[in-house]
Amino acid sequence: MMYKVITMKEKKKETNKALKKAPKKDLKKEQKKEPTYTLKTICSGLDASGKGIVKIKNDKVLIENLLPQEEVELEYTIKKEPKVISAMRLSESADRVKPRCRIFDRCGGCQLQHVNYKAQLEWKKEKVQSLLGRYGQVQEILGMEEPWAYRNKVIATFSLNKKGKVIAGIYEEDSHQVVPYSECWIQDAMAAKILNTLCELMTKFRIEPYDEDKRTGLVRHCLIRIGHVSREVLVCLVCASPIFPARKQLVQQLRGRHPEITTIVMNVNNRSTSIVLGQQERVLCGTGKIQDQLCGLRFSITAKSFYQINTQQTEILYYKAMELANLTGQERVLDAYCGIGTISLVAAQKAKEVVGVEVNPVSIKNAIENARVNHIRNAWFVEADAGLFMEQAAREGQRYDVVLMDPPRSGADERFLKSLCQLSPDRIVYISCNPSTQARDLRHLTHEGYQVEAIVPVDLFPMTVHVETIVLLSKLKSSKHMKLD
Ligand SMILES: C[S@@+](CC[C@H](N)C(=O)[O-])C[C@H]1O[C@@H](n2cnc3c(N)ncnc32)[C@H](O)[C@@H]1O
Repeated sequence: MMYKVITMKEKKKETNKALKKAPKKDLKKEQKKEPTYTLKTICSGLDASGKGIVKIKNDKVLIENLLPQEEVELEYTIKKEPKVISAMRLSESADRVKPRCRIFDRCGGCQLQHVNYKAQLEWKKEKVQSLLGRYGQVQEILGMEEPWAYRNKVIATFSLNKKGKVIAGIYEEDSHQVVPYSECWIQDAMAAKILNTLCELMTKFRIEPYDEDKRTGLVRHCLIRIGHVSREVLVCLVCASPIFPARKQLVQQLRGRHPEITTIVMNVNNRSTSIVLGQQERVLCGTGKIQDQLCGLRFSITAKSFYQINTQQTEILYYKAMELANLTGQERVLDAYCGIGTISLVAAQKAKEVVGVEVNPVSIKNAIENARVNHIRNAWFVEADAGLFMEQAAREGQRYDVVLMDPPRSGADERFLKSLCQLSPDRIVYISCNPSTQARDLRHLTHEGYQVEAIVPVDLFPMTVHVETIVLLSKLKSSKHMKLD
């Protein structure tokens, strides 16, 4: 159960509001139902989602916006388990800062914006230490000097305000209520400017936002990608129908107001789903893709392709991964879950040959083009499920000296891990955005003849609870899995 903490001043305000809203009879009824208790207690830490942990008797209770060492007064009822009615913060942690964002409380995107950045980094390092520490000492986390405005990809949703004007924002947690914003501190500032213009134009041309509950309207989302170095911009309008009245005028005026927009794409998604993009796509202007530079290479990016959202930190992540991979120019390297081939092409400059494997056909197409544009001739890309690919490679007795792997949050599957151990590369560089599934996969690899040599967290997502981790594993010399070649 999760509750929100408030200060004494806020409590008075909220109580007054509640009293105004609820008929007094109901409040009394509610109070009669259950005896309430109060407890002053200290927050012992943050859970994985950034909420403060307190204990009522032996039950763990999560309180939003409460930090470790802060004292809180809880009012609660208890039947089978404690139910907190109110939580009032009595003291303030030295790590607490005033969030820059005005909608921090409602948005939910930046779970740690009320924590100073140094403490955020320490917390993330400890999180990695608690999950992966049994395999070795966790190195210093690589953070950002200026941890703001880093997101190169933005997804907004639309709604109408009381005056009938289109607003852009994000869904409030667990609801279809759009929380509007006109600025976002972690996004590239250009995105909010484009969204503001888009809202104006949608209002002007009477283009209706899609209503998820009523299933009416047209525009569901807008996805914006901005080249961190190139400053090229891709705008993707996700619509519930392919019929888009006033499309031409909208595109023309949006581009007129934002000449930095390189391409505009319309994506059709008429399914009842939380997945943003549908299958069907139509380029309304430009080429449907933008270019950006990463680690000195050029990459083509489309609406659908995977591209790390923090370009600056991705360079730090990739360079660290390369340092750990220790390539000499002689190695045959496999880049599993390669996306648009970013790590593969960086590695190709230091290896004899690189094979990239990826399940998304659009990303594979991008990866092949990226190799061509960068004149890299020792990288090949295969569209396949990484587990199936590995199984076949193991069956055929293929040899890879180094395997780089960067799976989605769910981690690698058993088929992949089993075949990886059969392939028996000298080194594995495992990059992950989810240390929990990484810990699970490391258990498998360390049981099957690998040892962890280094664990390096990288902060790709400042202000949020997320952390990226690189783990280097090497094959144990005495391993029964060692290949005799
Ligand atoms: C975390 S991203 C990493 C991409 C890339 N390494 C990068 O840094 O940009 C994970 C990638 O794995 C791909 N993927 C997911 N499941 C897969 C599977 N079963 N087999 C192959 N690729 C998969 C996704 O499409 C995505 O591009």
